[in-house]
Amino acid sequence: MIDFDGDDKRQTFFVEVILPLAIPQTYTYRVPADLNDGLKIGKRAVVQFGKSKLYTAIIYAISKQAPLKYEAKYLLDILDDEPIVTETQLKFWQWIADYYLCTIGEVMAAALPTALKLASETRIVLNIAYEFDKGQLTDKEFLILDALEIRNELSITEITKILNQKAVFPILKGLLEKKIIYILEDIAEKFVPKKVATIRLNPFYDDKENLKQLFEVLEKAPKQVDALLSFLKLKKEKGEVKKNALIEDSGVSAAVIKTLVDKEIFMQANKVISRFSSNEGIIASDFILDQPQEIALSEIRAGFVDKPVMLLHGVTSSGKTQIYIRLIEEYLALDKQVLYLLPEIALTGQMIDRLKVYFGDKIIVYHSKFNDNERAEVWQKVLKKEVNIVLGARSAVFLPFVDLGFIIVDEEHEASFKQFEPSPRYNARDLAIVLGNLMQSKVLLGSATPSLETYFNALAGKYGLVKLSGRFGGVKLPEIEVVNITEERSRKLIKENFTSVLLERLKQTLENKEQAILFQNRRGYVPVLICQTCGNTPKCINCDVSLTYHKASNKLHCHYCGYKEDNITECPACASRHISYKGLGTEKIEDDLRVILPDVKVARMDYDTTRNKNAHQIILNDFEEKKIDVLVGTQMVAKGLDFDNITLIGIINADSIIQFPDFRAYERSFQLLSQVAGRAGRRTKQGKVIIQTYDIKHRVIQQVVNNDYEGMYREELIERRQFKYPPFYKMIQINIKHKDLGRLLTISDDFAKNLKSHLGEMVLGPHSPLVGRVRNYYIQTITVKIDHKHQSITKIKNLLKQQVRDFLAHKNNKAAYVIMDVDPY
Ligand SMILES: Nc1ncnc2c1ncn2[C@@H]1O[C@H](COP(=O)(O)OP(=O)(O)OP(=O)(O)O)[C@@H](O)[C@H]1O
Ligand SMILES: [Zn+2]
Repeated sequence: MIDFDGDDKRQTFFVEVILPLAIPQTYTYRVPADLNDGLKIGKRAVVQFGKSKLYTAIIYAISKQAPLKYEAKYLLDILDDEPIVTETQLKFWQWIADYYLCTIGEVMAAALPTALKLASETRIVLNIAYEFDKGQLTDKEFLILDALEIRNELSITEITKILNQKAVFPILKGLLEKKIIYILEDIAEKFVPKKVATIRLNPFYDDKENLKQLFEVLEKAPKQVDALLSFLKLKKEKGEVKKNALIEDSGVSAAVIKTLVDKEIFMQANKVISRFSSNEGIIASDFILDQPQEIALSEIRAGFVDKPVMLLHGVTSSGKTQIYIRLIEEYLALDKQVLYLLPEIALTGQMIDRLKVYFGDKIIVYHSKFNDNERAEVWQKVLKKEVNIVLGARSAVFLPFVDLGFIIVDEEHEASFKQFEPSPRYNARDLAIVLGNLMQSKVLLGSATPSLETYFNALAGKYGLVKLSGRFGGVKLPEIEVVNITEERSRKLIKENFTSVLLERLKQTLENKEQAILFQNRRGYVPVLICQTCGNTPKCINCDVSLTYHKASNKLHCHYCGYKEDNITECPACASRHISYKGLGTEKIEDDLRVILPDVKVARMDYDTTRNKNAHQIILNDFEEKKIDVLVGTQMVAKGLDFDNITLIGIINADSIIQFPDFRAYERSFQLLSQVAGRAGRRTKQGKVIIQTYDIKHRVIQQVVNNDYEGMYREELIERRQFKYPPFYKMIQINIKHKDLGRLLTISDDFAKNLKSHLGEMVLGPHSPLVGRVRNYYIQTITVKIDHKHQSITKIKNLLKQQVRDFLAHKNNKAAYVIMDVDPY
């Protein structure tokens, strides 16, 4: 902090600021004397950068020293009364930039909600839902709103022109805070709470006489009478009547109900409900941990005395969540903040309902699909400590906690904690540990199938380790049966892709009125079309991948860039009409099942069926309400689902997961198969899992069957050491992209040669990745493997940064892109 005593007020100050851009360094601006008083690290300053663009930047440092190499411009304004970023966060950002080889500006861009980092290009819209008194607005605010009413949306540059002044940010900040305007985002999918239709009787008929007359009037419409009788019955039994329940109980159609609504006899309302409104599946707040949970809890507590990070390795459905709840309560009692990270946005919806029962308004959700004003609001609440618990997906690690006591990383092994695009390419689990370290908070990693790295660290004593080896309530882990596809095929027992074993079991499950999940890790109908005459396969025009046939659209889709074209009946290369299909997607399984078991209610959950708002929730809801018997899906069905009526899991083809060409394939397959299997038989009955495969003896399959995590861990570790992979070696991947393949090959070769001259054998490549061209850019990958016990990572990273900078500065490489990915996974 600066000492403003004496003459300081008239002194000249300079601030070093972070701009939300991928520029390599911070910039220094000169502070107009009248803003000296407001200077503080972590506040936003409005600055001009480049020719005419305005940005909000974060003040990173304050000094009396003018920059040496350039003349500092004046900063234009300071936006905040109090810092919106803490000094600990700034340290955290710097750490991320150094570790992940990106700029601190990129970290800022990822961390701050858009509403807090206004820039010239930011687009503003009017909040139509907001009613305000125009008389209360200033002239300038009025001008902006007037223009917005005509134009719908405006960029900040346009607003600058309308007001004919540069200083518009403070005005916009005020309007944003008053929720009169919004930031326009391109995220189409917003978080919307789940609603359910309820029916009430027009209060007019509360009067007995009126009701009696109503029945007389309706005499000629027996269905309407049925609906009315049913309504009265349900009302008496349940208090509140849901439209669905009414339709089911009365046996009338939705049209009949609509008629009654139109006649103003019934009144329909859409009520916002939580997913578990029935309280089914939620245990009361005074729940008691069973003995194994109790022991695990005290081991975690004891572990935290001298270990900041603990791993809770508990089998699926062992009751890890209830242990988290107990621990959260303890940190709340100490008035600390808690961060609860989940790997997927879709899971936050389910978990929040579960946690609200215990924590009510003390808990809040945060993730990137929230609208931006809401995110900015959560930011402020966390900063002011108005909220104690945040449940969020990976971006929640960036929130400005002030007094963080405890972090939970649930399903810590999940690959979705890693951000791939854009930079910073961070892993939120790893960042949680760094943040915990900076804030002196305890970190609990939880998983039924920990990542190899985490388990390695736990066994090495770096993290504490606590185990829960049985399911809650003594329910047995599901029984896993492996079925040999080859054998069933030779005995002609297979129908489409269902072995007789799976079909038999499926029928039995349905007879028992229980539910099943069928898992296949590819979407679409069939992934590959091959011409039997010439061997040609339709490929994407932008990417080096074959197109997947989707029956619903009758088109061929690219899963990398979204390109679509009409399905073919003859080969575009040789005009042959003999096209054969290879591979198998979720869409086909759903289709086949409908043919084989026509009465069964099937639904599908994959990327294609969950693109719309709330689609994910709606499917899960229907499944929970037993409107669906069988759910077919990709990995989306593997995660976190906790339903009591699922007794059968079918894995259609395990080989397609195991054969994936990646050093993590076995680890990932073990995790995925165990997690999918873990959805079965969670509450009372033991579940059954059927794995179909060509390779019944495969070691991963055997390890899954025997629930042998340790075995998988030991064998994998041997290979990782031998072939120089994590956790023994650190990996940094350098992807070079160019539209011209010839150029790319030359320049990436040169780049690698240069690197090798410094780092020798550590450098591998260049080579083409699995998909060598995406969206018209060819890609070459160079991998650096670092023996971090014996080599300085910092030195190597600095060298890489320098090499990339030199490379990009070269005139021949102007059209190339270089992406560095640390811990690429
Ligand atoms: N102490 C308890 N009292 C009552 N019910 C409990 C208790 N602990 C767990 N359960 C119930 O057991 C089931 C499994 O618990 P939970 O979902 O916490 O398991 P988990 O270990 O997180 O599983 P997964 O790793 O598969 O997500 C849940 O339905 C939960 O409500
Ligand atoms: Zn494509």
